[in-house]
Amino acid sequence: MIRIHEVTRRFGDTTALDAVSLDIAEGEFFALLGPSGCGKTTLLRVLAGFETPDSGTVTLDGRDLLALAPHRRPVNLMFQSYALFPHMTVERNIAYGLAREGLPRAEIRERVTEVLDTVGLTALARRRPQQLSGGQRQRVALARAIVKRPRLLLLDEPLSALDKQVRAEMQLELKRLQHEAGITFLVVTHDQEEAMSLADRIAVLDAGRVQQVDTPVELYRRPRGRFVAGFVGANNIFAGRLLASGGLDVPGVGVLPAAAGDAASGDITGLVAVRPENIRFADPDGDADAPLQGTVLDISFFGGSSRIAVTVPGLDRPVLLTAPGPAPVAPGARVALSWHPESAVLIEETVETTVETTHG
Ligand SMILES: Nc1ncnc2c1ncn2[C@@H]1O[C@H](COP(=O)(O)OP(=O)(O)OP(=O)(O)O)[C@@H](O)[C@H]1O
Repeated sequence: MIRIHEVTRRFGDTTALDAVSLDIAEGEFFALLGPSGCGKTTLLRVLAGFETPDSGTVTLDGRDLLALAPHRRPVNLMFQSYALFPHMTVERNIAYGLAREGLPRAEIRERVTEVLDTVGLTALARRRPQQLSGGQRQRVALARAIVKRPRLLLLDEPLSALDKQVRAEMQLELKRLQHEAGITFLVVTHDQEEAMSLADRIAVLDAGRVQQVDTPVELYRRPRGRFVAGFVGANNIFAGRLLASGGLDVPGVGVLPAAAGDAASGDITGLVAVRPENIRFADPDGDADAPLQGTVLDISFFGGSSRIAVTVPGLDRPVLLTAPGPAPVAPGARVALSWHPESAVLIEETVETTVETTHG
């Protein structure tokens, strides 16, 4: 439905968007995920019409979207701050955009009533924004955006103003609303858990470039490149040589478990990632066979699970692993670690530079 092709936007020396291309399908819940300053808001502003790209095209159903004035685009942007009118009731806040379009009063009333019901605000229709909780204000902002029936709804960090519990509720709510309203949603967030829980597909952005576009599960299972592997969930990244016979040879550490995979036809130099939940403690009596041995540095207890950081000689970062429930070890303990070879995922191949020494 929406096709973004090679969109570039520069501000002085900063390239906010660097040849960004994305296709978003009708009815999709799509997330743009990336750290602060990666260009997410700039892309939303381009789609809404508040920003003009230096180059590139955007089409909606094959028609040039960039040629349309902002108010003529079938696109609505819901701001981070919600931007509600403080002196108007909930009802009038929602009706405002429709009244401006000059719709007949009876139709406005009907659509507002319907949308109040959808977002569960019927009982609060006569209140003003300051008489509402953060979550309720968020619903008003959503109602106001949905009531105009845009083809595409852009949401900029929609849940960032809410506390953790309300956020979890609103995530469910957003998914339900998107489904019911049948509108394509494009949500911007820097929170990878939020993107994973909401979206059908996620585009990961870094420094104005699209790093990967995938479903949440694929993004987690098969991240491409160091950035995505480290940004989407925690990961342990090892640099070494993936051997054709299986195993990852890490200089100064030894050979770690890894399946030969693509390396079967010859060694590959690159980066390999292992998720913390896939690492286990090896049998302490069989220590000699465990590929990694180290000392427990720190333990964080989250209730359902614990994260354990282990210092390993030869690695510049501690290895992270998660264990269900409280950690079975204490800081300072000597431990041995292992994992199934299939848990080691090649995320990046690096071109080898061989230094030749001549003996003369
Ligand atoms: N009007 C502007 N003038 C100059 N630089 C800008 C302007 N708008 C954005 N930038 C720069 O472009 C880059 C991308 O900004 P953008 O707001 O799109 O990032 P973001 O991913 O939305 O970040 P955040 O999550 O912090 O909102 C940043 O380096 C920002 O400083």
